[in-house]
Amino acid sequence: MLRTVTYSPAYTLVPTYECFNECAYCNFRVAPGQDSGLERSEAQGILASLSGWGISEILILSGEVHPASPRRRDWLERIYDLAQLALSQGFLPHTNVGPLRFEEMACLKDVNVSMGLMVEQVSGQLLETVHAHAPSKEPGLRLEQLRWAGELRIPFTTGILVGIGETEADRIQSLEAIAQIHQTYSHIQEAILQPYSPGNQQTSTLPGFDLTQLPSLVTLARRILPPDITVQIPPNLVYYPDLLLSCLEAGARDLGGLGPKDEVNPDYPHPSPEHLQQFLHPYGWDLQPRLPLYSQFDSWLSPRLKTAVGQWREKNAVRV
Ligand SMILES: O=c1nc2n(C[C@H](O)[C@H](O)[C@H](O)CO)c3cc(O)ccc3cc-2c(=O)[nH]1
Ligand SMILES: C[C@H]1O[C@@H](n2cnc3c(N)ncnc32)[C@H](O)[C@@H]1O
Ligand code: MET
Ligand code: SF4
Repeated sequence: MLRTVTYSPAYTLVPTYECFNECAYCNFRVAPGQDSGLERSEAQGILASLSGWGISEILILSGEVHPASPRRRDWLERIYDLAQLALSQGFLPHTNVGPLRFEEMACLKDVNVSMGLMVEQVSGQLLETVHAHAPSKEPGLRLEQLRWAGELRIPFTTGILVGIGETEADRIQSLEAIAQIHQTYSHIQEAILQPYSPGNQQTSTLPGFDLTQLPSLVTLARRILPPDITVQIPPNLVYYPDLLLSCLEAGARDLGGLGPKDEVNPDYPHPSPEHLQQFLHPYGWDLQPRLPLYSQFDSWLSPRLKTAVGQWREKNAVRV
């Protein structure tokens, strides 16, 4: 009997790489003023070229403009526009652009089938190290985002970043915080266990998460998180085949968005779904595409989003 593991056929649009935070582990950001941003026409061209390839998710991932900046409004509008554009071309947007004001989140809900924000770690200690210049990584602020998403009934993706100087106790606390918020709202569809992976740009000299610890972290997460939250691991960052299999054995059931480029970790290309399926199948795993919205949340959507999702569900039903 085959066991199922899922992934989301995805393409990432980046409204801007500029970010007022300076997370020491980041390989994505450029300094404010250094990026003119993705133009609407450019995005339109990209989206047009994607149709027909089975890509369902448009992941909108961005650097951040300070909440008090006069440029914040434009920034949000651009994000909204991109999601709207993706939706109008039949794609399903998932936005993760850092912490938002309640009204900003409510506004983006209209054009996203799900949204996301990593907790990173709840330890305040990291505000003195990797997050010393990253006000958006204040743990209280991020947990509040998870609660707001719940209040707004937004299906949500979160997770923890590991290997950034946190302790085992910090990891447990972070996972417990996610589990606790989910208890109130039941809105978290998946939790990503993201191993910090060094690239060419980060300022941190940390060595990167010791991947041999990942299977036991999956076991820990599986023990702490309620069963309706799927555990996701990124296969491009877990590049040893044995370790990937051990993570699945330990309870990971999703491999996240797979596309031509991992914008966050550009030095670690995503494996192709075909290649992964070829490797996993002999070990009793069946790799299946999924949408950026887990089906138990379909009823939370506005009529417009429900129609967009419905079209994909039908298409997938015909495929199998
Ligand atoms: O390709 C990537 N996709 C990332 N994704 C995309 C994710 O794999 C999928 O978009 C979700 O599983 C929804 O389908 C994130 C989504 C979030 O909500 C929060 C964090 C991430 C982080 C990454 C990432 O580092 N690289
Ligand atoms: C979008 C998410 O990507 C993660 N992130 C940021 N930089 C790195 C890195 N070098 N390695 C792995 N994950 C990273 C953070 O958890 C962020 O919230
Ligand atoms: C490369 S990170 C992208 C999302 C956002 N800036 C965050 O850190 O939460
Ligand atoms: S991880 Fe996100 S918040 Fe931190 S510097 Fe990079 S883009 Fe900005």
